Amino acid sequence: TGTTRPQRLLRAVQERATRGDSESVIAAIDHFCRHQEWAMNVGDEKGFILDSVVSEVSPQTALELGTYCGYSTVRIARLLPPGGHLITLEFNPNYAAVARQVIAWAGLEDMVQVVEGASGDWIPHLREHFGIESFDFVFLDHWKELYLPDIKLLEECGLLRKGTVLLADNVICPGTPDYLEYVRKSQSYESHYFGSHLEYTRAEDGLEKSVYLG
Ligand SMILES: Cc1cc(C(=O)N2CCN(C)CC2)sc1-c1cc(O)c2nc[nH]c(=O)c2c1
Ligand SMILES: [Mg+2]
Repeated sequence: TGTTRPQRLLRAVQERATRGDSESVIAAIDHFCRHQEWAMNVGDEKGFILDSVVSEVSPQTALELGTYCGYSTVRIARLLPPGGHLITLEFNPNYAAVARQVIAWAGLEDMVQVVEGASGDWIPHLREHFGIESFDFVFLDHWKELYLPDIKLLEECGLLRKGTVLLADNVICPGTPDYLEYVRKSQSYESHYFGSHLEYTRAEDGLEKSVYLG
């Protein structure tokens, strides 16, 4: 028994960050992952790229696939415009439970909905369940094998519109070769690779930004 890594990460947030201060929550998680235990958050280096894309899109409706402990959820939600809303899907109930508390500690619970379950099961029901017409922004950070099937499902469900921006983590490490090939070859996407490093390490990784052209 004992605690899990997400529970230890949450405790670090509650001990080091100021309630309602999202910047201090982000800093506390980065400190924990650099000095205590590595964890699979997008991290500060790729997080800076994520911030710039979110700020550029300024989404009213945003979707995150893969919440984990809520680090990127907080990074995205803190930059949403007034009225903006983020839905984040998480398969693992233990991760979701920790993420809800991290998001609440940052004071962003009113702009975020953490939804538990498999992305493939939920995507066809997002419109009816949450009244979503389409997404302005999608962050893919769940499981490398699901990136491609899930964007095809988003296309089929009409949840992408001309100009929707997709941003995918880990396209080099662990790597999503089938997804990369698809978005880079498809006439329906305009893709760009942002080189960076695997969170908290010197290993190569990066983010792929793909604009849906309809
Ligand atoms: C679990 C894991 C291990 C990695 C690695 O190469 N390691 C060597 C170096 N040491 C230090 C860490 C471990 S990379 C990675 C990972 C990273 C993400 O950002 C992920 N995002 C979403 N979903 C994932 O499954 C996901 C996995
Ligand atoms: Mg990742």
